[in-house]
Amino acid sequence: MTESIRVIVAGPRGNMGKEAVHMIEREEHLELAAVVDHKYEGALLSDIEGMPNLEARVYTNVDQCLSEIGAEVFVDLTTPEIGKVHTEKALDYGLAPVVGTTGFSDEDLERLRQKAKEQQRGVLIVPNFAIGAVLMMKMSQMAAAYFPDVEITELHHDRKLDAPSGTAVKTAKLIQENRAKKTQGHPEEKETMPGARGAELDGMRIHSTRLPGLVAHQQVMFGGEGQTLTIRHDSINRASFMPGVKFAIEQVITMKELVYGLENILE
Ligand SMILES: NC(=O)C1=CN([C@@H]2O[C@H](COP(=O)(O)OP(=O)(O)OC[C@H]3O[C@@H](n4cnc5c(N)ncnc54)[C@H](OP(=O)(O)O)[C@@H]3O)[C@@H](O)[C@H]2O)C=CC1
Ligand SMILES: O=C(O)C1=N[C@H](C(=O)O)C[C@H](O)C1
Repeated sequence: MTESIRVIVAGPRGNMGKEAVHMIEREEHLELAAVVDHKYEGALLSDIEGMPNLEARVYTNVDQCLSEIGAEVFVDLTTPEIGKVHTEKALDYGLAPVVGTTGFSDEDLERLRQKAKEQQRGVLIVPNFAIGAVLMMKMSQMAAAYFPDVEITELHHDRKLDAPSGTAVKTAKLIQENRAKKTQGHPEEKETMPGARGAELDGMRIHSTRLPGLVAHQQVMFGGEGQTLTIRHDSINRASFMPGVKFAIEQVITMKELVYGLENILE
């Protein structure tokens, strides 16, 4: 019998964290070793309402958790500021991080890439765990070779901290690899209200919508002579992300470097 993979989850009471600890509970080859939260110090996960009946201890001090608990993988589902600190610390203690938290800068990614390289340790930074979203990004990248005019619109629930979303940033970067550089719209266009044309990367535009009732959605719209092409993905619940979280946990322990985006490890 193969040994189970021991996992620490940071942010277990959040929308994603809750879904992740339930997924780990269901999977026989995964074991929840502990959780990191900023509340409920010393409690067991099972003591907290809505959490699975698991005896994983809650730590509010990440260093204490990482030094006391033997685990292979650290899954971060918190906030951009906290997620960065957790990921570096997880690497310092020899764990392989799976980072679902979005809002990391290019500098953050580069610093983590360097650290992973030095330690020959796997790190998976995954802006979107949903397979449909990964395909939407790859298809958009493919279309960009033929349609340099593109506008990305991401739509999320109004509790989201970062804008644009990690998925939109990743999509723009993938498109950038295939798209001829071009400033879109009328060369003399003027915003009569600041921000009307959205964020800008290499002349393409990214728009962020925040509304209660939404979960996670993105539309990539291309325009050409006499035609448009729209590629859209909708996550209607957080269960959509869980096969990707499970896959990432299984894969990261076999890796020796930082990988940004699930598309790089899908067969
Ligand atoms: N990669 C992907 O596919 C996806 C990524 N995300 C990303 O994952 C992250 C979490 O999203 P979501 O679950 O919706 O957000 P939530 O706000 O629901 O969850 C975040 C959790 O982190 C907790 N938290 C805050 N500070 C700390 C800390 N210091 N230590 C431990 N836990 C802490 C919060 O607690 P409290 O509420 O008490 O402050 C909360 O329970 C976001 O960055 C989001 O963009 C989301 C969906 C999919
Ligand atoms: O905050 C969210 O909810 C989501 N965040 C990720 C992102 O920023 O792209 C992934 C998904 O869109 C849900």
